[in-house]
Amino acid sequence: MTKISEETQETRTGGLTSKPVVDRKDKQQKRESKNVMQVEDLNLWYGSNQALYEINMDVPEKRVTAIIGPSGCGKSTFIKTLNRMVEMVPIVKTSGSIKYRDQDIFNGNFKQEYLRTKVGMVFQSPNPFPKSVYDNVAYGPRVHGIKKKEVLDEIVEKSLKDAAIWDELKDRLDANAYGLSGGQQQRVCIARALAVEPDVILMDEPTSSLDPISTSKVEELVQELKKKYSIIIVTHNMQQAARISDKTAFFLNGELVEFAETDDLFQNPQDKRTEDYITGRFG
Ligand SMILES: Nc1ncnc2c1ncn2[C@@H]1O[C@H](COP(=O)(O)OP(=O)(O)OP(=O)(O)O)[C@@H](O)[C@H]1O
Repeated sequence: MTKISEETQETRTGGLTSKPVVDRKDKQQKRESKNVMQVEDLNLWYGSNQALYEINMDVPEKRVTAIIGPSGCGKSTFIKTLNRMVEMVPIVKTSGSIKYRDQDIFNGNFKQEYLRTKVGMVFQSPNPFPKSVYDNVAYGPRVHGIKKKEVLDEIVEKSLKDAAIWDELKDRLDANAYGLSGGQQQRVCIARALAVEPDVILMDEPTSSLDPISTSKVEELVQELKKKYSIIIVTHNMQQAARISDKTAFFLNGELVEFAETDDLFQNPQDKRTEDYITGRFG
């Protein structure tokens, strides 16, 4: 078995030029029922700097997909491309295709608001609004035109329950979310994402600012959430990827080097660069 290094470091490697993507499709297709998103030949540039190269990846439904790789390899850029948030940077250009449930998200007829509702996002640092817990969770549904108090009450309760924080906060719904612990804030942000009924949840290092107990609560929550949602999680922590994900994608220098069942990727990497990375030889 290949030994996973304890932690990744904040460095990049250079000069690795061999061909990308070892995708063990046979095994993959046997184990998977359906894909919720399909990425084909995706390239992305920030101005003249190319950040993603020919990415091909099927995102499985109701499973956890981890994205690992050294700092600057394109992990955040990649997941922000999945809900087109990356295009908030005006110099971004893309080529290739991304499908959400067989619809091309770059097609002009595909509404971006709909995409961002269906493909929700949770960020690295908890970012609640300076409002009550209730108003944070009710925010999205209100934007979508839901006004009735009974309906909002129901959504808030369900979302907080699904984010495994209802019991802790049910008597403090009027409290300002800023007064909560970091771990509680992050679960409120997850509840806020759930309140608009997403299908896919993108998580960009959601536990990197949390203590170990809050981290394990979020990790347990991810296991619960995958019963209903498809989750893509960027993590610097390979132990975390090994613990919570079903599939793992290893990115390096903007390339998807290897994408496989998590156990396979960590125990039997097919690409030398993956092996070097997970054993801590670089990055
Ligand atoms: N807004 C931006 N404008 C220009 N270049 C950017 C921008 N955001 C990211 N990049 C570049 O794109 C490349 C990929 O960055 P990205 O943040 O996606 O990597 P990452 O793997 O998520 O890194 P980290 O683990 O440090 O968060 C880097 O070279 C980075 O400098």
